[in-house]
Amino acid sequence: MAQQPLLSLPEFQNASTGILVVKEPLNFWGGQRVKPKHAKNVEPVYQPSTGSVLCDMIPCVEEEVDQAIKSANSAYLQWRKLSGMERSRIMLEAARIIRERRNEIAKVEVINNGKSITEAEVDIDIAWNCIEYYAGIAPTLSGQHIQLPGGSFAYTRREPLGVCVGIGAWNYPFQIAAWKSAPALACGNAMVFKPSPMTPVTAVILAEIYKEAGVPEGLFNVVQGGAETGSLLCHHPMVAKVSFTGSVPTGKKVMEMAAKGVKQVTLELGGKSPLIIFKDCELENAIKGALMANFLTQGEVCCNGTRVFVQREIMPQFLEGVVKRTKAIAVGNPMLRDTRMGALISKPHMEKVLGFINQAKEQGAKVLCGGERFVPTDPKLKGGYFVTPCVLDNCSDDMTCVKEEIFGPVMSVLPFDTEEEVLERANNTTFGLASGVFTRDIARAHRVAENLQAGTCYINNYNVGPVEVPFGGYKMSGFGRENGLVTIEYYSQLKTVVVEMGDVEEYF
Ligand SMILES: NC(=O)c1ccc[n+]([C@@H]2O[C@H](COP(=O)([O-])OP(=O)(O)OC[C@H]3O[C@@H](n4cnc5c(N)ncnc54)[C@H](O)[C@@H]3O)[C@@H](O)[C@H]2O)c1
Ligand SMILES: C[N+](C)(C)CCCC=O
Repeated sequence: MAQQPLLSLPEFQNASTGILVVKEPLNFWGGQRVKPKHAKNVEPVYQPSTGSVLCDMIPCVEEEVDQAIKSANSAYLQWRKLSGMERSRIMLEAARIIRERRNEIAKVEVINNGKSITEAEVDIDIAWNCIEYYAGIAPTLSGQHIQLPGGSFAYTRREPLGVCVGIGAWNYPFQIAAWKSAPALACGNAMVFKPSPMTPVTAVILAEIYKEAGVPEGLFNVVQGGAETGSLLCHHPMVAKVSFTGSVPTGKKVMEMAAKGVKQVTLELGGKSPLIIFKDCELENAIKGALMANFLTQGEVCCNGTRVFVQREIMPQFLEGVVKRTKAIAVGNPMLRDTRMGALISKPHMEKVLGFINQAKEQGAKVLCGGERFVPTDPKLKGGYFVTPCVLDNCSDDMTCVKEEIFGPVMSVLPFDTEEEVLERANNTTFGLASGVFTRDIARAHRVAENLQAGTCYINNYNVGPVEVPFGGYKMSGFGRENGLVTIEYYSQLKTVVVEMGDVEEYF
């Protein structure tokens, strides 16, 4: 019997109330949802805003990973033969379906991740934009013709890599799946995607949508699991590439595993990015920018500008404005349109974030606002993992809160005096994902952008993410890029064909 799409099932119709229990299988290969073979190492998946159980995460074992990869490989053999125009049409249809179902998918994302509905809707918009963008590029992929002596010539073919693996983090579950699959599919590859074990639900919706749009069965597959399933994927001999989003320690392991099979790797890792605010900035914009740099998705954003360097002369006005706006952030039920900050991903993560704040206090930082567990009055949300957004003053570069990625709603503010000094301090980190500068001095803005060691520098804004623009890290924040034209390089390879038009020269 044909399966109903996940979103049309009765339990999903309750999603708008924030109450959902998912019982359907969350694996997907061979063009359908697949029931787990074993029920070993089952982990509960929580709804961050209520603390209740959303579903079970049942990790795929070796045999299942193998089935998913073989399914991907057979789809790849068909998909790679299609013209760019044919691939593009199917991808455009997938983007259209996502756009049509945007509100429902966003609700499920809210329930599984805890972020506010307004943000989740933007995430889904970015996802379909990304698929649309790479659908537009698919027909343009081409090689080069190179004239050689005597009428001979060579040409290059831009070919796919084969079966690519995507491994995702929990902060942007649907968007990460789209950022990885869209360029992969545009180039003619197939993908096996493993979402984070904490956010297993929406990737399978993407798989259903690709199928509905007309991709060959097996082209985009989902396997559930954690480290063990992830390492089975990285070691599998039929896998050509691994694109990983997650922490630095896991990224290193992924790189090591991929190295054994000489597989290509993209690593999108963590950060501790600097945001530099000069005294000549437009202050209200800088304050709004600092909030954008710290409090989207409860601060669980890899590229957040969590080290906010403020030129000493404007520190009092900056702090006054930033605290006023931070205190006004509506924390609570993420399903409500007015909410601007939802719940952190899990209880242990919430405790870790609160631990960082306590440690900051012990090390001499001053909490200007927030930094506490928040319990909403709605009884349904009493078990949720809410933390009020926190601004830390009196920080210094050697404090843990300034050096380590907290991945929560915690902004550390640091004074500086000169451009030279702040650049040296801003770059004094092993990370290099993003950075930002607020100034009205155009020459200074570009000079600072040139000298910051980071994959992105925002001038007079922060955390905007158009899909046309490459995104990725310097230093230990990773390598390779997502989004933008350049990502085609990371999902394709060049074949050179050399054509002799005359006779083979006699040499032996
Ligand atoms: N640069 C980016 O684009 C970006 C985006 C989002 C998140 N992040 C980073 O991700 C981190 C938070 O995400 P997280 O807690 O899910 O990270 P994580 O490293 O714990 O897990 C990421 C993924 O790797 C999988 N995994 C864990 N061990 C593995 C192993 N041995 N082999 C293969 N896969 C394995 C996990 O199951 C998960 O799917 C933060 O550091 C954040 O900065 C980076
Ligand atoms: C906020 N952006 C710019 C969309 C980036 C999200 C990806 C990182 O966690």
